[in-house]
Amino acid sequence: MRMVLVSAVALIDTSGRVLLAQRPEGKSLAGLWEFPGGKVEPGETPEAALIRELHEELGITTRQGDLVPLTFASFGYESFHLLMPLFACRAWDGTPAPREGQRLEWADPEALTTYPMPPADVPLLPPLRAWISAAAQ
Ligand SMILES: Nc1nc2c([nH]c(=O)n2[C@@H]2O[C@H](COP(=O)(O)OP(=O)(O)OP(=O)(O)O)[C@@H](O)[C@H]2O)c(=O)[nH]1
Repeated sequence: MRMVLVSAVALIDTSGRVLLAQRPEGKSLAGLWEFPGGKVEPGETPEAALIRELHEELGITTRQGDLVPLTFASFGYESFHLLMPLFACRAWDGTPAPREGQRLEWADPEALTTYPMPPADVPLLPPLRAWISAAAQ
């Protein structure tokens, strides 16, 4: 089974909301809501891949020191196995804007489960919600 390494992030605003992006028509899993990020290129670290993807997809600048390892997904899709570290990030420069035709939404942590997501993402929600509520204490 081919292993695909994807780096993803929960961008968390000052109200504790999380940025979700909707996969555009024509892509695999179109219409589902996911965490911003993308495939790690050969020779790239997960952090560097994320910083690059966030600039390309959302036009924001993030720093490695602001990326906190949170949890990971390990999921067997039909044609590959996804290994996806999920970082949390609460500080960036710029305002996230859809640069690739995707819809963006800031979701309340309690509402995250109401967004249709790829199956790999579903187990990420409880640790994410716990992290956000602990960070708010
Ligand atoms: N960025 C991101 N990708 C995810 C998430 N959950 C999940 O299963 N994935 C999968 O991880 C891969 C990310 O690939 P990508 O975003 O860099 O590339 P892509 O849109 O061209 O994917 P594609 O080649 O499957 O169409 C996709 O297969 C996507 O379905 C998530 O929360 N965020």
